[in-house]
Amino acid sequence: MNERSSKTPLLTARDLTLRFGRIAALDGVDLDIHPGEVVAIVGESGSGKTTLLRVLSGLMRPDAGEVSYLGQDVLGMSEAARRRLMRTEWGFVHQNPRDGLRMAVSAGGNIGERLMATGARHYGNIREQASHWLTRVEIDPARMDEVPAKFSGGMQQRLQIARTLVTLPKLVFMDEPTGGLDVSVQARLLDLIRALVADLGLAVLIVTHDIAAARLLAHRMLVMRHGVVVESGLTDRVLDDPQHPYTQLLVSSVLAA
Ligand SMILES: Nc1ncnc2c1ncn2[C@@H]1O[C@H](COP(=O)(O)OP(=O)(O)OP(=O)(O)O)[C@@H](O)[C@H]1O
Repeated sequence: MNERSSKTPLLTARDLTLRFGRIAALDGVDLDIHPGEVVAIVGESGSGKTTLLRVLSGLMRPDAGEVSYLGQDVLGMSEAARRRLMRTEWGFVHQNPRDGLRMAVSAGGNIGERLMATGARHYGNIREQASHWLTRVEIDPARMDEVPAKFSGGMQQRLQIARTLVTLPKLVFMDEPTGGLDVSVQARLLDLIRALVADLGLAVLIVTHDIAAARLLAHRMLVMRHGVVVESGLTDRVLDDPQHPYTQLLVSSVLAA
């Protein structure tokens, strides 16, 4: 048992079930994530990964099951309480930066706005923090007053990460954060995410199609198929010694590519 698994989990989910008509998007999913742990959710398109992330973060209600964050019932929480968590202790990095940024607001404003939502008021301090976070995500702070629409896709994604991390969340949900970017841009972004996550001791639940990204970032992996977690375990174990035939297929198709 590693050090992480001996601590109280941050987030637990039990027996999550959600159907869309005849499709079981989630079918009896259990999950725990501990402080500082990175867990990747992998699986083919339509396997239920995004639905799981949305249910865990309280964006979508399951038909049945339980989600608990530090002992609080996430599904029973008021919308105001869930939004408060999302502005402070939780973060969500969307695949499309437009879903996580305000495109008409300056880069510094995007970061400052989230800080202000946690009570920061001092203009000088907010600008200083924005400058610090732009630097951490490798954006020249001299571009603080530009709107994100002027940035490349990779920069927009790095800005979304800065905006998310400025409140030092405990738990960050990431939905295909490198999807849709050029391969070289993806590699740089993955390195940046890995460094920030380790440095800040963040717990991250990351949905990805990309097995190599999961290998690089995640301590543990969940493999989903048709709404079911068919295999889970330490990343190296799952990828080097996959037990379920579907995981074996997934791993061999990456090796053959
Ligand atoms: N709002 C919805 N209405 C109807 N069906 C839905 C809805 N959202 C998801 N589904 C279906 O539920 C299943 C799981 O979808 P989900 O988006 O969670 O999969 P995914 O693994 O994230 O796929 P992708 O990698 O393509 O994003 C799919 O069959 C999808 O078509």
